[in-house]
Amino acid sequence: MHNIVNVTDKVYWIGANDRKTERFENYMPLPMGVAYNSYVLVDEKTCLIDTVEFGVEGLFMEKLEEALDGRDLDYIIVNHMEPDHSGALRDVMKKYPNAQIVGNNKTFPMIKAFFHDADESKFFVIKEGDILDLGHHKLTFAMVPMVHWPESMVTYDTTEKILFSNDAFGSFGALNGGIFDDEVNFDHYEDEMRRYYSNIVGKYGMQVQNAIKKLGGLEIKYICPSHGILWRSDVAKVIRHFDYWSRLEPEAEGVVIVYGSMYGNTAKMANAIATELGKQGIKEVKVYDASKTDHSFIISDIWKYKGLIIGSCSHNNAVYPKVQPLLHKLQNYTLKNRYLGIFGNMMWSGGGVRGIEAFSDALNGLEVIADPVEAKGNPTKEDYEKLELIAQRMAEKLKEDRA
Ligand SMILES: Cc1cc2nc3c(=O)[nH]c(=O)nc-3n(C[C@H](O)[C@H](O)[C@H](O)COP(=O)(O)O)c2cc1C
Repeated sequence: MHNIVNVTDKVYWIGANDRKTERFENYMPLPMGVAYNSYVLVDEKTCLIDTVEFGVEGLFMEKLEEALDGRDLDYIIVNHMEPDHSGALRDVMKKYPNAQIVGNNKTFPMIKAFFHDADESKFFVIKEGDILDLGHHKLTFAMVPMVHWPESMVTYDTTEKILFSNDAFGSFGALNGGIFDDEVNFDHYEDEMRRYYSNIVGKYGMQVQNAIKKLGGLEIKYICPSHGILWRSDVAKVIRHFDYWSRLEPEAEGVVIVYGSMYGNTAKMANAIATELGKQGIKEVKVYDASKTDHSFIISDIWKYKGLIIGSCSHNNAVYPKVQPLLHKLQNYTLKNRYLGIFGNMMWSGGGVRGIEAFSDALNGLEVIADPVEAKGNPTKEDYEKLELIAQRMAEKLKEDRA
C-alpha cells in the first residue's frame, strides 16, 4: 500500500500532508505544513476515524479506497466537525452511502449545518462509554467538550489500547518520513506542537485538564491525534507537555520581549532591556517586533517562558495597532503565571503604556516586576537606567525561581 502506514496490524494511518496551505484557520502561517490524520480500522466491520481538509481530499479518497481493499465502509466516526477534519466527509458519505455516521448529540446538528444533504437515516448517536463492536476491536468514546469545540470527543480502542485523541496532543508540521515519536527527532516538532497548542487550544486549558484527568485512568499504548506525530514509545511525554501547557506553567527560564515601534524609539528601548538581560546572565531572550513576526510564533514563546516584557509606542491614544491584537489574544486566553515588564514611547499624552497597563490589570495572573517606563521620543539616560532596572528585576525573579 502506498503512502499508508500501519499503526497496528489492521489499523492504518491514511492521513494527508498539506504543505501548500499558507495559513491555518486562514491566519496562522504553516512554514512546516500540517498533517490531517485519519485512520481506518479493518475488522469484521470497517471503520474510518475522521477525514481531512478540503484541498487534499483527492489523495485521501484514494488512500481510503486502497486501505479498504474492495470492502465497503461500515462506520465513519466523527470525533470533530472542524472543517480541517470533516472537509472530505461529504465525499466519503457520497462514495460509501451504506456507512453509518457515528457521533454524539452535538455532532449531528453541525453535520447538517455543513452538509445540508447529509442522510439523517445514517446518523448513529453514541454517548460516553458506549461500545462500538467492530469484531476484534471494541471502540468506546469519551466526550472532551471544548477541546476545542463543543462536540469534540475521543475514540478509544479497548482492544489495542489506542487513543484516537482528536486535536488533543496534536501539532502543526507535516509528517516528513516517520510518523511515530520513535521514528523522528522530536526537536523538529516540539516548537510547532507548542505553537499549535498555545494558539488553537490555549484558551481551553481547564477543559484540557479535565480531559487529561478523564483519560488518565486508561491504559494507553498509542496516541493517534488528528494532527502531527503519533505516539507509541513515550506516550507520557506528550501528555506531560499538554499538562503544563494547559496549566499555563512555563517550561523554561527565559524572557520574551515584544514591542511595536514606528520610528525606532521603542525598539531602542527593547534592545536596551535585552542587552541588560544578557549581562544579567539570562541566556534565553527572544526579542520580537510585533509588526514583523506573526503573532502565533510570539504566543508560542510566551507559553514557553516565564518572563514577558511588552513595549508599545503611543498611537492615537492607544497601544500600537500591531501590538493590540497580541494583547487581545493573550487576554482572551487568560494568560497567567508570568512576570511582566512594561515600557513604551509617546510624544504628547501617551496611550501605549497606559494600554499595556490596562491589559495587565484585566488579567489576574501577571506579576508586574518593576515600574513601567515611558520615554518621550529619544530615551534619556534616566530612561535607560529605568529600563535596565526592569531587566535586573526580571533576572532576579527568574534566578529566585531557580532555587
Ligand atoms: C499616527 C500617530 C499617532 C500618534 N499618537 C500618539 C498619541 O496618541 N499619544 C502620544 O503621546 N503620541 C502619539 N504619537 C507620537 C508617537 O507615539 C511618538 O512619536 C513616539 O516617539 C513614537 O515611538 P516610536 O519611535 O517607537 O515609533 C503618534 C504618532 C503617530 C505617527
